[in-house]
Amino acid sequence: MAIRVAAGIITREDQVFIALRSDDKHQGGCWEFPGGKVEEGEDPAEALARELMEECGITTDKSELFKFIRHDYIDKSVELYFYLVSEFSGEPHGKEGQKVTWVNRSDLSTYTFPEANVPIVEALLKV
Ligand SMILES: Nc1nc2c([nH]c(=O)n2[C@@H]2O[C@H](COP(=O)(O)OP(=O)(O)OP(=O)(O)O)[C@@H](O)[C@H]2O)c(=O)[nH]1
Ligand SMILES: [Mg+2]
Repeated sequence: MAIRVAAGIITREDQVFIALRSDDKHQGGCWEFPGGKVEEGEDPAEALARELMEECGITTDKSELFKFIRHDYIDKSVELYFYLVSEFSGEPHGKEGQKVTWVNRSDLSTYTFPEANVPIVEALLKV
């Protein structure tokens, strides 16, 4: 069974906010768009808002679904709902101690993301 995940592409002007997955996590050492598993009784947009508050300390004010991607890793299958987050309150930070950074869209390809994110990064380079 695939796990459902909501992730936020937090944008401000030409920059995107990304976080480093710690080594002990699935796809550890890769950069990610902050987010996490959709819990029972939640829809992906609710999960997104909850996760962005938990992991980055922001309130999501405006988000729209950007892409849905299903990906089979060797060890698990994921269904990822990637949202563009264009308006938010608060200053995103690594609330759980994770390393974070703002990166220019055009520099996204220099960061290593999980395999499932490849089409997302490609699409963001074109926007
Ligand atoms: N958050 C996030 N997860 C991603 C991305 N790309 C991707 O393949 N994933 C995968 O989706 C799953 C998301 O899980 P997560 O570890 O963020 O979930 P979570 O925040 O609920 O964490 P927890 O299990 O530590 O409570 C992981 O298997 C992760 O490897 C991404 O861009 N962002
Ligand atoms: Mg997470």
